[in-house]
Amino acid sequence: MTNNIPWAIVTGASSGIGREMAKILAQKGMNLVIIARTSELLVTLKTDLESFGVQSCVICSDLTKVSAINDILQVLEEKDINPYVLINNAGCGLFGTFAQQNSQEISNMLTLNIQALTLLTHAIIPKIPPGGYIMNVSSIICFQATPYYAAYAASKSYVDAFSQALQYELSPNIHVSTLYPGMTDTRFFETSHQVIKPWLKSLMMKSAPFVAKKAITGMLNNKKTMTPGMINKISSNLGYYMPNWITTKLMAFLFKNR
Ligand SMILES: NC(=O)c1ccc[n+]([C@@H]2O[C@H](COP(=O)([O-])OP(=O)(O)OC[C@H]3O[C@@H](n4cnc5c(N)ncnc54)[C@H](OP(=O)(O)O)[C@@H]3O)[C@@H](O)[C@H]2O)c1
Ligand SMILES: C[C@H](O)[C@H](N)C(=O)O
Repeated sequence: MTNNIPWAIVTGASSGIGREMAKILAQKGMNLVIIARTSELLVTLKTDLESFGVQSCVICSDLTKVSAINDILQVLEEKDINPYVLINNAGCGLFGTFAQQNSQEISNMLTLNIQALTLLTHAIIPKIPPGGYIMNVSSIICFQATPYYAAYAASKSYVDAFSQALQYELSPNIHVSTLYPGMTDTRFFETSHQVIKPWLKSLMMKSAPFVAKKAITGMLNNKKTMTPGMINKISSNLGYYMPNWITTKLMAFLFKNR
């Protein structure tokens, strides 16, 4: 840690929830390693972060590329950064009927949401000191089969299971938290090509700053799970109240574009 100020790594920091989480961590006095593909957005974020008096390190990296993890490790080595926090936030969705989706887009999504998160975590764990934190970003739709987000929701089910197991293995040295956002007002929907039903948006949509604040507060309070928003807490437990065939039909109703 440079002059004893802890460093936090946030992937997917160029926009949305990750950008807001990075800003909150900077306000709390942490240095930031911010990772994404869009350099212009990372550079403006760097300026914002450093206005809080902390250092920041921009790593422009496409996490779906094989070399990404080693490239990140090389930068950390060069700058002598041993992160105290790792937030695996980078992720994307793919909306639509699975059989009609583009196989390369499916592959990229699964590589980002599953492989990159897993391998980056594996590479960074040895660098996190006792008392450090890992947060993995899943989703409230990880808890049940979700037609029209079939592969995406399943990738978030992986994150849920992986993160919960890691929480057990790394406790009490490293605190592992899992974030389950519900619908959040970010670029996610532009990227996933989902058109949201207006009534669903007004009922469910939360802001990225709201989700980020709940996420960071929960993580630093050693919470194992964070599900921002009461409606999301209720809906993420649907599986306890109803059989799978009902929850799957319900999710299809919520997501199918009429
Ligand atoms: N928004 C929601 O409703 C919602 C709900 C539940 C869970 N989530 C999860 O929340 C996380 C953050 O998403 P968001 O809602 O904040 O959406 P977002 O605004 O689209 O942010 C996604 C971030 O990931 C980065 N990213 C995408 N592909 C990448 C790649 N190949 N390599 C490196 N970085 C990449 C993006 O930056 P670049 O494009 O610059 O690379 C961006 O910074 C995701 O894991 C998402 O699945 C979102
Ligand atoms: C798909 C759902 O609306 C939410 N954006 C999610 O990522 O889980």
